Amino acid sequence: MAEKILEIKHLKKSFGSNEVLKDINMDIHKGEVISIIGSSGSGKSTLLRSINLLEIPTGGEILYHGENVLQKGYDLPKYRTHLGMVFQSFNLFENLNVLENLIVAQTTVLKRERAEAEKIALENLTKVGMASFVQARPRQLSGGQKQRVAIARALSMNPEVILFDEPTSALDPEMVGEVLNIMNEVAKSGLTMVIVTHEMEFAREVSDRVIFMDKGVIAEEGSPEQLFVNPKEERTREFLQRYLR
Ligand SMILES: Nc1ncnc2c1ncn2[C@@H]1O[C@H](COP(=O)(O)OP(=O)(O)OP(=O)(O)O)[C@@H](O)[C@H]1O
Repeated sequence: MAEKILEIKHLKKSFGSNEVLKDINMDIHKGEVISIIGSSGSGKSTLLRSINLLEIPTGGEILYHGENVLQKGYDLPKYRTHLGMVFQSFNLFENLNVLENLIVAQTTVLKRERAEAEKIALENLTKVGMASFVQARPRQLSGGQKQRVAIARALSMNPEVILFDEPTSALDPEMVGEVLNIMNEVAKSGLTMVIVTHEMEFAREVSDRVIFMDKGVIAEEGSPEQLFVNPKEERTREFLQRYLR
């Protein structure tokens, strides 16, 4: 098995008295593509947001290359630069054109020279088929195009892992395919990916491992074949019956 990038141990997250993550244990290995599926409200987004510390966990540990990022004095801004994030709602800067959307964090956070940042931005926009839109503002783009730009932006930071939080849920159905195709390409390039999705077919095709969350715990995990073809437990079967299209 490849080296572990992240080890999540007994992770907990509550919002007031609402315990959303109860005891999450998972490892993320280099090059792995992990899909997280589960019903609405089961805590999938909270798990992703806790992994990159957009939410601060209320308990447990997150080890990044063996070091607990929740310990006092750990360099959190640096840690976050190693984890890319693609959101359901794109989160592009509306007042910047496409090129600038890809450049700003490279020059400010990674301190890259402008020329280098521009070169990397163009390479990644080419990968997602958006190189001819450098001057466009986000509002001029379709949802699928915006999400492709958001993926290119995440790639431009050379993250070790990209976290995708329901990247196709806000898209019109005809645009889902173009985004999933790009994600498939990214997966094939060997990047480590964790994907919260309701796209079962996609999860089955691209994932090395699928995690099924239910009410704040990992109810089942395994290879797509185990989970989708030969579900071991009644609740997995029930879940898939509800969600498989
Ligand atoms: N910032 C927050 N403040 C308070 N409660 C929150 C916050 N974020 C999430 N929650 C609560 O945590 C629970 C799990 O939400 P979460 O978004 O993680 O679920 P999910 O599995 O991703 O659902 P969906 O598939 O609908 O996106 C919900 O009850 C939600 O109301």
